[in-house]
Amino acid sequence: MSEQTDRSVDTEHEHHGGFPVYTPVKAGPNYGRLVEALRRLQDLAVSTNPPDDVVEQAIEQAEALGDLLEPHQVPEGKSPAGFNPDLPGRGSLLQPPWLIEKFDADAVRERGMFRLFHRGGNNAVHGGTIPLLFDDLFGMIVHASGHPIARTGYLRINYRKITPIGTELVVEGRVDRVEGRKIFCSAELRTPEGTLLCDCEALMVQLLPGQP
Ligand SMILES: CCCCC/C=C\C/C=C\C/C=C\C/C=C\CCCC(=O)SCCNC(=O)CCNC(=O)[C@H](O)C(C)(C)COP(=O)(O)OP(=O)(O)OC[C@H]1O[C@@H](n2cnc3c(N)ncnc32)[C@H](O)[C@@H]1OP(=O)(O)O
Repeated sequence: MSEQTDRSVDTEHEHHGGFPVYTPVKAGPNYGRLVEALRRLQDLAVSTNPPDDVVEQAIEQAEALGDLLEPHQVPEGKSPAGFNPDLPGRGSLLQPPWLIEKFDADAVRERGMFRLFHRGGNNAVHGGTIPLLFDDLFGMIVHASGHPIARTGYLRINYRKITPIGTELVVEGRVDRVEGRKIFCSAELRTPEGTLLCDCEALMVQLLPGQP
C-alpha cells in the first residue's frame, strides 16, 4: 500500500469518509499542451462535418492515439488530470479549462472561458455544463475553507442571463454557514465587468467514516 492510500499515516483521515488521501499530481512540461490539443479535438468534433475519407483518416489517427496512451493508464489520483491545480481545469478534460485565481478560506475564484464543446443551443453554454462548473468549485471551496471532503446534497441554480461561449468569465463562491455536517455554500458566475449570469446555492454534506 502506498503512503498516499495508507490511512494509518493520517489519523484525521477518517473525517474524509471513504475517500483516499488526495494530493496534487505534478505534470510534465508538455502535459498541459496534450490536454489543450485534446480540447481542440473536442471543439472540432462538435463543429465539423468532414467527408468520409477524412473521417476514416481521423478514426485511424484517433485509434493510434488511444493505443499510444492506453498502456499509461493509472488509478484515480495518480494522473495530473483533475489533480493539477496549476493547469486549466486542473488538467481535466471533463472540467471547463478555467484557472484558479483565488483559493483561500474566504473564497475560491476561477477565471476562464467555456469552449465550443460546451455549446448548448444558439451559441449559448449548455445548461448542464454550468452545474459542473459550480459543483467542482464547491468541492474546492470545502477544501480551501479547511473542511473535510463533503459531497453535494443539492445545487440550486438560477440562470439569469445567457452564458456565452468563447468569452472570459469569472466564478466565485464561499461557505455561507455550517450546521453540523452541513456546509451551505453559494457562488456566482459573472462577466469580468460584473454582470451576473448565474448564481447557485449548494448544500455540501461532510461524509461519515467509510462513506463513498
Ligand atoms: C481534486 C484534488 C486535487 C488535488 C488537491 C488539490 C486541491 C483540492 C481540490 C478539491 C477538493 C478535493 C476533492 C473534492 C472531492 C469531492 C467533491 C465531490 C462533490 C461532488 O460532486 S459529489 C457528487 C454528487 N453528490 C452525490 O453523489 C451525493 C450522493 N448522496 C449522498 O452520498 C448522501 O445523500 C449524502 C452523503 C450527501 C448525505 O447522506 P447521509 O446518509 O450521510 O446523511 P443524511 O441523508 O442524514 O443527510 C445529512 C443532513 O443533510 C441533509 N440533506 C442531505 N441531502 C439533502 C438535500 N438534498 N436537501 C436538503 N437537505 C439534505 C439531511 O436532511 C440531514 O440534515 P439533518 O441532519 O439536519 O437532518
